Amino acid sequence: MPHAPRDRSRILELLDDWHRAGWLGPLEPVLARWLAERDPDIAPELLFLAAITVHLEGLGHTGLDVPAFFAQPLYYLDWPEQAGEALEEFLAQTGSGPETWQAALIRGGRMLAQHHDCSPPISSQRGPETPLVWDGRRLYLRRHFRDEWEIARQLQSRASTTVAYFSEGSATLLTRLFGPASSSSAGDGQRLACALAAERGFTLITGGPGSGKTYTIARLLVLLMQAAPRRVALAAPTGKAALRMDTALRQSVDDFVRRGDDDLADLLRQVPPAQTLHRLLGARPGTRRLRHDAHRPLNFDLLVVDEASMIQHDLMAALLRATPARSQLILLGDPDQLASVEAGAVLAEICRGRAVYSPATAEDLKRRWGITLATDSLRDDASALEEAVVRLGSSYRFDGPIAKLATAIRSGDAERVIGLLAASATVGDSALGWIDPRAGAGRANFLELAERAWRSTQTRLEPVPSGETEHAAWVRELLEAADTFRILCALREGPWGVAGINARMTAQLRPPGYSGDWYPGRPVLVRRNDPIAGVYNGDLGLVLPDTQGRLQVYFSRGPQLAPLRLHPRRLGDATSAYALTVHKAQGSEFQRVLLILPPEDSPVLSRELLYTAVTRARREFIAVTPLETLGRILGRHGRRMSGLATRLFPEVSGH
Ligand SMILES: Nc1ncnc2c1ncn2[C@@H]1O[C@H](COP(=O)(O)OP(=O)(O)OP(=O)(O)O)[C@@H](O)[C@H]1O
Repeated sequence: MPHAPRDRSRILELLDDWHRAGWLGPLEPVLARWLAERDPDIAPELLFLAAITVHLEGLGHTGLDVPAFFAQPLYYLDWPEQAGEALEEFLAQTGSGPETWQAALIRGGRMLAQHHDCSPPISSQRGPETPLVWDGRRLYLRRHFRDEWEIARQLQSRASTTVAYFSEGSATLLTRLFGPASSSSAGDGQRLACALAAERGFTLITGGPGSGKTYTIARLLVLLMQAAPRRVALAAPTGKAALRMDTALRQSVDDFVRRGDDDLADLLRQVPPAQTLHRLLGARPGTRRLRHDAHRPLNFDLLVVDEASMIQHDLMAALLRATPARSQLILLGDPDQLASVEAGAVLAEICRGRAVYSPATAEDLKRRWGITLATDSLRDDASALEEAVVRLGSSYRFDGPIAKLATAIRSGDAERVIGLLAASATVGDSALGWIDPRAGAGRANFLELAERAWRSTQTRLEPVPSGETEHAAWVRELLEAADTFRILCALREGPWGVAGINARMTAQLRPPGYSGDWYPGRPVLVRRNDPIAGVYNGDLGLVLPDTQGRLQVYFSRGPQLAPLRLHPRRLGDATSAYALTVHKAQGSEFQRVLLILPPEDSPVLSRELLYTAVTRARREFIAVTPLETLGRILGRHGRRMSGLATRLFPEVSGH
C-alpha cells in the first residue's frame, strides 16, 4: 500500500493488484501505465483518477464527478466489502482530502486539458488533443466530454429553433383530434405536446408505459402532414421497439377509419414503417462507424425516435450530428427505465429541467391553440429546453396490480412493493406472483413454471402446413404465441443468469430427435447487426421448418409486412432467447413475465432494473426473489455521473 499518492510506481502496482483481485478491469492499469509513459511529470493522483474514470465508464458514468465521488466512493463503485476496505485504507493512508486530488487536476499536464464551463469543444482548439479533460468539477475521457458538449449545444439550439409549419387549419385540426381544449380531459397533456412540438426543432415527450406517447405522435404526424407534406423517418433503438411503434401507429389508423376520419387515416398511412436507429444511421457490420454524420446528414424533415432511454451517450451525439439543423427531432421515452448498457443516461438528464413555461409561450399557446397553462407552471426564466420537455401523466393501458407495483417501484416505496408482492402470494392475485428461490422447492417451482409457460406457447409446432398460405399464417401465429411469455434475468451468467436458465430450458424443451442448437420452436436472440440480412443486435426470432421441412429463423416485421426468413447459418452467433436480460428486453412487451433475481446482492440490481422488468408485463408478473432484498435494490438508483444536466440547465442550481 502506498503511503502517499505521490508515489507513481506504487499507484501503478496498486492498480495492478486491484485488477488481479478482479475489482478493476484490464483497461484501468493499462491506461494509467500508458499515461505515465507519455508524461514522466504526470501527477500520481491523476493516474489513480484516470483509472477510476475508466472503471466508472464501464458502470455507465460519462465522467468522474470528483467531489461527489470522494464524498461516497463506495456508493459509486459498488465493490465487494474487501475491496471497499482496501480503497478506504488507501485513501486514509494518502492522508489527502478532495483538495489534493483537485490540486493535481488543476496542475494538469500534457495528458489533461482544462475546459471550464462553456469553453468550446476540444476539436476546435489548437494543439494536440489530450486523452483527459477537466471541467473544474469532473474528469472526462475526451470523447465523452466532446459528446456531452455536442449533445448540450445541439439540444439547446434545436429547442430554440422554430420550424414554421403552422397553418391556419392546425388549431382546428387539433380540436378535431382531441376535442375542445376547455374540456380539461385526460388528453390535455397530449394536446399540449402536439402544440409545443408542432413548430419546435426539438421536443421530448416522456411518460410511463401506456401514457399515450405513440398515440400522441400519431396525431402530431397527422397535424404536421396536413400543414405541409414532409419526409418523415421513425426509428427506435431495437427492432422490437420499432415493431411496437408501427403496431401502435397502425392502431391509430384503424381508430381514424372507425370514426369515419378517412382523410386523417390517409395522412398517417403515408408515414413509412419504423426502422432501427442503427439502420437509419447506416451502421456498418463489425465497426462503430456510421454512414450518416455531419458531413453526410440524414435527409428528413421530421425524425421521431421512440424508447430514447435506451440511447447511450455516443449514439445520441451521433444521431444529433447526423440530423440536419433544419429537421425536427422528436424523442419519446420513459426516463424511469434502465439507461443503456453503455455509458450515459441522456434521456434522464434532459428530464432534469423544471416543468415550466415562459409567460410568452403561455400567451402564444392560448392565442393560437386555445390552450391554457396552469399559472403555477409559469416562470420568467423558463428555458427553451425546459419548455421542450412534455410529461404525459396518466396511463391508458395500464391499471390494476401491475400498474400499482410499477408506481411503487418508481417512487422507491419498498414497503408498498413488498406489500403488493407478499399479498399476491397469499391472496393468489393472478396478475402478480412471487416465489422465494431459497425456500425448499422454490427453485424447482419456478423452473417448472417457466417450462410449462414455454410449452404452452409452442403447442402448435406440429403439424407443419405444406401449403404456402397456411404456412404463412402458421408462422405468424407461432411468432405471436412466442411473444406472450418471457423469462427475464438480472444477470447474464451463472445459475440465476440468462446462460444457466437458457441451458436448462433447452435441455427440457428441445424436441426428441434433435441435437445441437437448431431445432423447431427455439426462440433466438440476434447478437450482431447485419444490415444486408435486415436483422440487428437484439432482434428476436423463432426457429421453424419451412414448407420443405428445412429449418429457418423467422422474424416478425409487424402487421404490414410478411415475416423475415433467414437460414440459421446466416445468423452466426445467435443465442437462445427463452430468457433475456432485462436490458435486452427493453423496448419489448410480453403478456406474462417471470423475473429471476439472484438471491445474493449484485451491483446490477437497481430500482430502474425492477421498474423496467415490471413494465414489460401486460397481464402477469411473477418475481423470483427473496422479498427482503427489495429494499436494498430500490435504494440503488439514478446515480450515473455526468455533467450533461448542468450544461443543459445552467439556470437550475443544485445539479
Ligand atoms: N387520449 C387518449 N384517448 C383514448 N385512448 C388513448 C389516449 N391516449 C392513449 N390511448 C390508448 O392507450 C393505449 C396506450 O397508448 P400508447 O401505445 O400510445 O402508449 P405509449 O406511451 O406509447 O406506451 P409504451 O411506452 O408502452 O409504448 C393505446 O391503446 C392508445 O390507443
